[in-house]
Amino acid sequence: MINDTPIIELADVDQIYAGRGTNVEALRGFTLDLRDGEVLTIVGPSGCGKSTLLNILARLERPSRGTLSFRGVNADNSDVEIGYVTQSDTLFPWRTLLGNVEYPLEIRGVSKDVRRERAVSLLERVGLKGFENHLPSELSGGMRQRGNIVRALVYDPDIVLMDEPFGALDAQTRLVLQDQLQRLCAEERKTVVFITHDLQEAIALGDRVVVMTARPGRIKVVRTVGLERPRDLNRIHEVPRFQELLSELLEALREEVTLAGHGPAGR
Ligand SMILES: Nc1ncnc2c1ncn2[C@@H]1O[C@H](COP(=O)(O)OP(=O)(O)OP(=O)(O)O)[C@@H](O)[C@H]1O
Repeated sequence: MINDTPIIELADVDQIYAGRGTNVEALRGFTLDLRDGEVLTIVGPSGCGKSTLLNILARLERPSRGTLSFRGVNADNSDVEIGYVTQSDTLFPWRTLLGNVEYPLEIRGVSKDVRRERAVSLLERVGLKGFENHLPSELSGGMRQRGNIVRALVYDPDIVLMDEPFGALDAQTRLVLQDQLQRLCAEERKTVVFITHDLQEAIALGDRVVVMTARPGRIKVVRTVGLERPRDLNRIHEVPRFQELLSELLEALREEVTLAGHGPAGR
């Protein structure tokens, strides 16, 4: 029997932060379902509540109102495992790359042989074979970010949250990592929520793309990309569906960026 229960269900979520004198309304009435294995990408103006949304999904914050469920179970009682990758470098500087990637398995009590095999295999799949014993300081930014990604996948989480993971990388490195990520997530059938400032990246990687409004963040537009994954990221810009979505969503994003008072979106 096919299980139709969404893996993630956000229903009418508000997030309000109490400030000095005034409250900050970060999210308003945010409702969203994700299916198992789906890659959802999210773009929106700066400060519209994207990281807030991920923090709620990661259960680092509780929403002020509304509910979050995983596979039909309230998030408070759910045992889903969640991996979280941020833009900043979070590898432990005193551990080797392999030691970093093994760490989540180590704290879960996985035996040394099993964790080593899994970590080595993942590192190899993102082109880091031969760098296992390097310290983070001996690796490039792109290598470190690959390390962060495989560390988030090593314990086989049900859901992977990514907050602008490639934001700090140069265009060429970014393309390589986007490709490795899409292959890895397809092979491991991961459900992914991926935040980016780059609309082209959002369309290239997502099954669905959400454009958020200026704060308080709501869903302005959600579109199904409708292209098979994994995709040829070198050529996706030539695909008519990509171009069509890009022009529609760019317009939607520009409106919100202008409302947020940050000038027109560049791309
Ligand atoms: N812990 C907090 N306490 C008070 N205000 C907060 C807190 N976290 C976020 N905010 C505010 O909520 C709003 C949304 O912030 P958030 O970081 O989620 O936006 P964002 O879309 O991720 O921004 P960016 O794209 O610039 O990273 C902002 O106005 C921010 O100042």
